[in-house]
Order: sequence, then C-alpha cells, then structure tokens
Amino acid sequence: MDDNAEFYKDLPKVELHAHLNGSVSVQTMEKLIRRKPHLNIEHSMTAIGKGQRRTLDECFEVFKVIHKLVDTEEDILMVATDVIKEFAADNVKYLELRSTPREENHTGLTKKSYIETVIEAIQQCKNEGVDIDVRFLVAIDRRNGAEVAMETVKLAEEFMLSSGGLVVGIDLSGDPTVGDGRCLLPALQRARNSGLKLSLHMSEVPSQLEESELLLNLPPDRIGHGTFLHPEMGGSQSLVDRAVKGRIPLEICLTSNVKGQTVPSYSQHHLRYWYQLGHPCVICTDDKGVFCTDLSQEYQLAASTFGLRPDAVWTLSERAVDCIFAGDEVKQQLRQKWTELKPGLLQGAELQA
Ligand SMILES: CNc1ncnc2c1ncn2[C@@H]1O[C@H](COP(=O)(O)O)[C@@H](O)[C@H]1O
Ligand SMILES: [Zn+2]
Repeated sequence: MDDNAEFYKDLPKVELHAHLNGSVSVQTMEKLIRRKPHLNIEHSMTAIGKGQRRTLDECFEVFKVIHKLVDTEEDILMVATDVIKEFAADNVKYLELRSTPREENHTGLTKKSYIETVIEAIQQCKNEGVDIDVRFLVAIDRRNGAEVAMETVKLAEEFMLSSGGLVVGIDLSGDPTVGDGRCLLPALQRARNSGLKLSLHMSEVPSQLEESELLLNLPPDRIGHGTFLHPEMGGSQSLVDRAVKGRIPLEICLTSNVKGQTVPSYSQHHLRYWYQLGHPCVICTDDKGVFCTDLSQEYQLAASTFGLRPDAVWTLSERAVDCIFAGDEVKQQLRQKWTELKPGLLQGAELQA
C-alpha cells in the first residue's frame, strides 16, 4: 500500500500550515532566479533536497535568500498564484496560506500592498476557476517584537473586514530561538478579541515551557508543531492537559521537523504521541518548497511511518475539515465534497492494501 502514491494524490486534502515563501516550487524559483540574475542565487541555496538535513538556523538562512528573490508586488503575485495552483494540482481542496507582510524600500513594497497582492492572487485563482478554497493568515515574525506585532494585527483587522472573508487569522512564526513570546501577548490578545483566529508556532524547540504556557492561556485556535509540549520531550503534563481539554488541533509537519532536525527521525515524531491520544492532528507541509515535499507525500509518510490503513488516512484528511478557520458554511461544503469522493477512492485503495 505504501507504494500506492496515487491514493494519496487523489485523496482530497486540507492544508492549514503553509508559509508562502517557504512553499515556492523549483519551477517558480527558476523564474525568480531568471528575473534577478545579479543576485547570483542558485537552487541549492533555496531548498533542502532528499536525504539532506539542516539545522533550524540554516533553514532560516534559506528564507533570507528567498526573501531577496521575492521583493516586488509582481514577484508576490506570481509566487502566490503558482503556490495556490500547485496545491490545487495536489488535490488540496481548502488551503490556508500564511505570510509575513514585508516592506522593501527599494521596490516600493509596503506591508499593505503585500497583503493586497496575496489577496489579488487568491481572487485571480478563484476567477480562473481553480478548484480550491484559499484563505489567508497574516503572519507575525516573533523576531520583530511587540510593536510590529501590534501593527500587523491592526492591518489584519482591516483586511478581515475588507477582504470578503479571505483574511481569517493570525500566525505567529519566525525563528523560535529568537525573541520572547511574552511581549507579543497583548497583540495576540487583541487579535483574538477582534475575531481573528490564532495559529501559533509553539514549542518547536526545547525550553519554551513558560512561553508555551502563556500562549496556551490565550488560548490559540491551533498549535503549529508543538514538538516539545509533551513530557517525554521535556514538556509537561499540564501543557498536554490544556491542549487536550481545549481540543486545540496540532498542525503536524513531518518532513519539516526531520529535515530541520528538531525531531531525530520519522518514527520518533510526536505525531505518534498525539495520535494515540485521539487528539486532533492535521497533516501539513510547512514549507513545501524549502523541504521539497507536497501534502500527498506528507500523508503517505504518516501512513508508512505509523502503519495507517487507507480508512485511517481518509479519516485524518476528513477530520482536518473540522479544524479550518473559515465558517460553518465552508465546512459543510467541504464535508459534502469528501462524502461524494469517499466511495470511489476508498474502495480502490482497500483493494490494493
Ligand atoms: C521550519 N519551521 C519554521 N518555524 C518558524 N517559522 C517558520 C518556519 N518555516 C517558515 N517560517 C516563517 O515563514 C517565513 C517564510 O514565509 P513568509 O515570508 O512569511 O511567506 C520565515 O521567514 C519564518 O518567519
Ligand atoms: Zn511553520
């Protein structure tokens, strides 16, 4: 069954943890490099290939290189439309993209026009009839501190009201070894009060117990990674209890965690712990471009690592619908889609299993 790549590809999927600039494919990267030959950037600097590992620090160096290549509205429009179409081609039916608005003085890019451009890309894909529902989370880079975080939340609030439901929440991300989550609490609290949903990277590295506790108090609507939350990883039972009690879904990014070396191997991934608890876990890519993966491969990896049969894989993708930030109407539409597709897909897969 593990060789049955087609099943994973055909499986309708929900992607909830995808950083825009980490999701840029080789094909799009080629176009960007051609646009900016003077930067002397090579492919090996923008992606981590099969079997390769990097430290998390090195991963963040990769993002800096990509940011040099993506610094105009034109670049963002191309990157966002390409990324959306690639997810759609992988049978992702609902996608929440996240990205950190940047300003670039030399190109005239502003944080506002950055968000506008991503929204334009989403709308263009919709108008072209691309079969995917896309929403946007405005990202806070923890490295930039409290003031920028607050400014980002205010921008997100504006766009939540003006984007016709496309901007649905806030992401907290960035190098987990830099900055203090504590000072970001007022901004995150404000976002929550104004109706923005919160997806927060938490305990991606060890020794963030105190910060994780404070963030869990908000509480977030979803947790990114949560690698070191549970006691076997140096976390604590009270953190686990809190996540379990609130049924706060975990966004699980297998390849990202192993290639970034926060998890030593797939079989030791914390998905095992949380899945066994029956806790909501959503399989995601994180940075499909940087880590050279796609969502189908991530599902296949989860299945082969943890011995999941096709019906269990189906249930994983179906339950992901419960965790989206868009409203009940969208959830109903997606559930309908899953119900229609189920018989054809599962019968074939069970026969091959
Ligand atoms: C590998 N694990 C990770 N942990 C934390 N933050 C990450 C991340 N992967 C990506 N990002 C965040 O996403 C940005 C790139 O996309 P955007 O420019 O926002 O579209 C990175 O600069 C970082 O802030
Ligand atoms: Zn992430």
